[in-house]
Amino acid sequence: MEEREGNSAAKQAGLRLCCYCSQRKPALKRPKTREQICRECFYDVFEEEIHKVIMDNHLFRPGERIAIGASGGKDSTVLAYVLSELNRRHKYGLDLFLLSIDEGITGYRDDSLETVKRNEIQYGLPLKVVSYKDLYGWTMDEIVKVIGLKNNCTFCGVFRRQALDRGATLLKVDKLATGHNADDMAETVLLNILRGDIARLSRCTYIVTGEDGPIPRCKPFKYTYEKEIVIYPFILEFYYILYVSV
Ligand SMILES: Nc1ncnc2c1ncn2[C@@H]1O[C@H](COP(=O)(O)OP(=O)(O)OP(=O)(O)O)[C@@H](O)[C@H]1O
Repeated sequence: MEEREGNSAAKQAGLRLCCYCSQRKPALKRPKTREQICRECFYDVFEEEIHKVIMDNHLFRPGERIAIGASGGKDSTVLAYVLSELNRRHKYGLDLFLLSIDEGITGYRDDSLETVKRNEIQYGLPLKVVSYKDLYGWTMDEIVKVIGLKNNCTFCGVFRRQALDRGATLLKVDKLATGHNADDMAETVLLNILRGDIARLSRCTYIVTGEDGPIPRCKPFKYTYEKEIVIYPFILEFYYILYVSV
């Protein structure tokens, strides 16, 4: 009762309150819903929405071994943290692993691999690094020297896809989870429209793909906005724990 009076007093005084808890001051406007929300509620809502996506889509089964494609970028770094938290909190019963592909791009992947190595220790998740050099005998730097800068993204993309499958097979996992988010989904849809690729357009937004291939892949962040993935570590005030060495 006192609390409600406090809330209406706050409203009368023109102070906005978080639209989830109606108690605390909002810390941000949620990019996904434009709602005013406090830190604590953002943290809860962000994680529980991902939990709901996992449950509604039956992404994992108890006892499964799951590799998280860990590039050291923001999406997969946050994914590794959130999945390990949800696995513990909701007792999914998963064995989680970090799987990184080292394309051999000096000044780029070598830096982000350092982030993944830190995550291995911080989250206590075993890490497997698979390199293009070991798999194909070439680093991306060496490939670029031969083919030039044009079209090298196509090579890299095809090699990475296969390298992720090979790494996942080595880890004997049941599924690979990647950090693809809602913005990536939108980009892929637009790209396939522009290319007129109707076949891909119909399947590019599936949350689970490759069920007929060696390792199925899933996207727990399919409905998560990129902006919220960027905000999340700041709101938790663990940005430095996630990305910066101590
Ligand atoms: N080198 C890699 N090793 C392992 N997984 C990778 C690698 N590159 C990409 N992935 C996986 O594919 C997802 C999408 O990759 P993309 O290259 O589109 O990067 P992104 O959208 O910037 O994601 P991130 O912020 O995680 O790097 C990543 O979130 C990650 O799960």
